[in-house]
Amino acid sequence: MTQTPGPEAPLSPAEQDGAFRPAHVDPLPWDALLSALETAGQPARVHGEAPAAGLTGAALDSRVVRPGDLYIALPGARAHGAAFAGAALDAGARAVLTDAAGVRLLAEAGRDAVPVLDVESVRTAAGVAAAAVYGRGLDAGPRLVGVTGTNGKTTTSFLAAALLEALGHRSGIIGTILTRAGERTVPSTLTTPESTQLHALMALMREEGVDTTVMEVSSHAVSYRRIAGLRYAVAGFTNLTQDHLDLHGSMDEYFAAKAGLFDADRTDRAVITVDGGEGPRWGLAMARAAQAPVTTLALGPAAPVPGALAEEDPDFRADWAITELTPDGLGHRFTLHHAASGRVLRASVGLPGRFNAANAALAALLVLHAVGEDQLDALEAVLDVPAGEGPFAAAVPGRMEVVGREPDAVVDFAHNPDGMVQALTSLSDARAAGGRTGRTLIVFGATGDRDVTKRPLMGRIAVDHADVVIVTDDTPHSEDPAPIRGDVLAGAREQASRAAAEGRTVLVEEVVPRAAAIRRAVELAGDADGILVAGRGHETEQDFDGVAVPLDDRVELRSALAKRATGRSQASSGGKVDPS
Ligand SMILES: CC(=O)N[C@H]1[C@@H](OP(=O)(O)OP(=O)(O)OC[C@H]2O[C@@H](n3ccc(=O)[nH]c3=O)[C@H](O)[C@@H]2O)O[C@H](CO)[C@@H](O)[C@@H]1O[C@H](C)C(=O)N[C@@H](C)C(=O)N[C@H](CCC(=O)O)C(=O)O
Ligand SMILES: Nc1ncnc2c1ncn2[C@@H]1O[C@H](COP(=O)(O)OP(=O)(O)OP(=O)(O)O)[C@@H](O)[C@H]1O
Repeated sequence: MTQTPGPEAPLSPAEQDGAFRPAHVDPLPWDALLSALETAGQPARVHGEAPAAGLTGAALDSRVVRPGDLYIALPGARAHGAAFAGAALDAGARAVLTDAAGVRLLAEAGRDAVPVLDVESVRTAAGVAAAAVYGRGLDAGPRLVGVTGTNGKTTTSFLAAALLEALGHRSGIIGTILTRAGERTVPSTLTTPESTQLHALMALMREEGVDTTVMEVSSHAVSYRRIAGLRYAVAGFTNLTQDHLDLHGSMDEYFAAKAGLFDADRTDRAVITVDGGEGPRWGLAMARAAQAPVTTLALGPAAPVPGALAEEDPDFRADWAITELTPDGLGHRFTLHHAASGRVLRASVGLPGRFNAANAALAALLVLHAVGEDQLDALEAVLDVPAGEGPFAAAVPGRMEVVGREPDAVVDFAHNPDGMVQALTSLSDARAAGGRTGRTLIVFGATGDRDVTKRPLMGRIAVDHADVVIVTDDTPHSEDPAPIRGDVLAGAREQASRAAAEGRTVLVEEVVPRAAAIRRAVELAGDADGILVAGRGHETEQDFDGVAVPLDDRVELRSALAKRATGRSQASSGGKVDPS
């Protein structure tokens, strides 16, 4: 299995914003900015004189402003960006784009002598302005492939980029783990960066000769209009299950945010997985809601809820369907069938879990539509290979990453209810296929400052699918970690009592810090058992109220397993340490 290179050390916001910027920007004349805003339906009222020189960048955070930038002052949930306009101007911003409230704040602060543009929707205008500054006409490239859905965006993006490379394209990636422009890789802090950074990245990708970029699109990115001014050649949908209700309030609102990616003025084509997640309800609804031309994908034997599509809509016929799925090594071989032509596409995916066959099928169809449907033969030539070979053999950092065997030890990024169900069931399925019948142990926690309703649910799911449940901290952000664990434990203990009443014993423990919880799982596990450490995946730090605590689940798990192996060999050699 080829290992995708992992990200380097985290960068500061200014370093990261800087890493996204192109080497060269032709200064944008003031009038050109005004006419771009006008054309996009965001005409600006102008306060003050035009700046003496053109604009060479755009930023919506004062802390990342560079000389020559347009500072975009957004109305935020906690503050109005105009409150930081002074700092932005001191850092060299040449002009400010804001709304009427921002104009008032600038006047109150006595900073209204600078050129200020006042628009109706600052977030929409931010994307338009950044597109103009960084010189992206609609056809300027790179070609964009978007991926959205609750789970599977990162994996699908990595697989699609690997397939593009195998077909001879120069690919870019924008997503949760990293941003890659050709050979240049930068670790990410957001799944989808701000609009100013996205347009800078498009220019950087052009400089790096990237022809196609695969980009994760979070629901935050659609709601906060981070994707304003971008147009996708094709956009894909994986699934929708509970998450981010703190931002969206309800599943209907969450669905509506995701559906925004499939508007006719946003993407040329939509590829919709109709039966991912907890069944076909949201996938079918997405296929119907999409305004762009739709290609549908039915997961068939790779669907998490078998037969649910036929139950939901017996008349539905997908354009493409997974018709065969067979275990192959740790991964699967699958066959994709095209209903209209009868053509089949055979492929092999190395990542464990049926859901990774679903991600791979979506990645194949996204690439097919991006490069042209006449490329089907070329696609099949690189995908129809033995397990462990080809572009879909690529490992994705922290996604079902196998860290050890005996016990099987896997690190995964599952951090919401459906992700946990999928990760736990695929671990036991893969182990059962290999004849391993031991217990399942899980170590996990829930994130602070995010959807609180999923916490007890995750506790219940852990008990339903594991024999030993160790609850610890995920990343608490500004919250007190103990009550977060309390919420998860409440769900876990309640479900453990129910399980006990039915004669199934599940051990539930609370262990902190997270490294100790991982060591505890290794201590409790037998050789035939399986350990899943869920929630943090590729992450290398936990955030405790602004204090970054270094922790990499993969490193901790590997080291606990190595100590256990050393302890055993010492015990079997009568306590003597092998000097080699
Ligand atoms: C909770 C949330 O999503 N907040 C977003 C929101 O911030 P906000 O409204 O609270 O902003 P604020 O603090 O009131 O500040 C207002 C403005 O002043 C600016 N400011 C603030 C302070 C300062 O010193 N200087 C300055 O210029 C801020 O950059 C902002 O533009 O608007 C900001 C500008 O667009 C976003 O950067 C910010 O995303 C923060 C960074 C964030 O962490 N978002 C996460 C939750 C997120 O977007 N996650 C999704 C994926 C999630 C997933 O799938 O798991 C993602 O795409 O990464
Ligand atoms: N198609 C899928 N269906 C359900 N669960 C999945 C799927 N793909 C991945 N997962 C689970 O979700 C976790 C996150 O996967 P991945 O990072 O690919 O998704 P994501 O959408 O990018 O998540 P995030 O936006 O939170 O980074 C995986 O570690 C795995 O447990």
